[in-house]
Amino acid sequence: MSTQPEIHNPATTDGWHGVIPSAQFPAEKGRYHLYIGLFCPFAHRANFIRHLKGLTEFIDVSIVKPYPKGDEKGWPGWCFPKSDDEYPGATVDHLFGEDYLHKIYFRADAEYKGRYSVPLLWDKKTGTAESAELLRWLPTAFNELLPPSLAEIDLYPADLRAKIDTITLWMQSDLNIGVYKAGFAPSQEVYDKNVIPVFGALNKLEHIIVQHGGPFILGSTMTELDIRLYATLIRFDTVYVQHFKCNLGTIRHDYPVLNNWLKGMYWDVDAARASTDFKHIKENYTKSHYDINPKAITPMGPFPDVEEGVQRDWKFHTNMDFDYDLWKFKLRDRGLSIEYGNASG
Ligand SMILES: N[C@@H](CCC(=O)N[C@@H](CS)C(=O)NCC(=O)O)C(=O)O
Repeated sequence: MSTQPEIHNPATTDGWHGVIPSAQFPAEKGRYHLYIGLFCPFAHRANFIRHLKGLTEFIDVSIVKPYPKGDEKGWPGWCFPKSDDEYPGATVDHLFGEDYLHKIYFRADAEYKGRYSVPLLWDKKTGTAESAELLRWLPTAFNELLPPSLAEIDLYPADLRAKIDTITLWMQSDLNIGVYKAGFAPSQEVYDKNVIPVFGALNKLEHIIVQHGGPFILGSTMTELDIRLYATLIRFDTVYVQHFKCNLGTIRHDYPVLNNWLKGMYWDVDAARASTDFKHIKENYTKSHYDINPKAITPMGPFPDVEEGVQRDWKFHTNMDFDYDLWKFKLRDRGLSIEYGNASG
């Protein structure tokens, strides 16, 4: 019997659990193809890493259109443009010339029962697809083929792992997914319950960045936390505030530290800017969520998408007498009882 772990259980909703590099999936230039949407924060994580680690030469991409997403029920999901000129930044399916993304899932498993989501990594040699969390292993997957300057970029350094794991737990549930829980809430009660932890998590992060002295969340080293947070916060003022009704505050007006962190990521980290497309982001949410925004009108603002003027002297922030309680009071003034999130850490 094979000792290989199950890659994907056919005819199920199960994703693919392979990891590069491994015996089955070695690191090879040109072997893997990444399907993404520039709008999606989860695909954004993978594309950010692709740029940061110089993997654009190793993994080519096809990029779905931000909208429409299938019919009014979203079926059958994301599609490719007919030509690379149809929607700037979106591409045809470079591998198979398919019209819809779900057809790629069915190429891997004709009985596939799961979601048709981006990101999706395709292995050209085995004809297998991958749709699980890439963030943990993609940053190191091709290290053996990279020059030292890129191989040594370590987003999950041993001395910071405990902190990264603790923060990831509540940040993912309260903020990265939290905005979706608030935005897709089917009732007032569900919305009320879910919007509070979003701001609890922002409050905690505001404090954590000050404690560690910037410019990254845990100090001088960029970690995978910065990539997780970037993919969410670059969409926050632009989309989540109005479209997902996460409007207890904005990053630019209520979170000076997070705003400076965000500006630093956008203007100083090439991979962040190169992987960000505001047109795709804004038009996807506002033109593909038919139930939330039936007229599909995309708001013009905010302007600018991200502010300029990074304060690179972080002493400016760390010397600020940070009033932790201020954040509590601000929200209490609005009749809300909110501490620093509803999770540990
Ligand atoms: N398993 C994926 C899920 C990513 C995901 O939820 N992508 C959304 C776009 S932001 C999607 O493609 N949804 C399509 C669908 O579920 O029909 C991950 O976390 O990497």
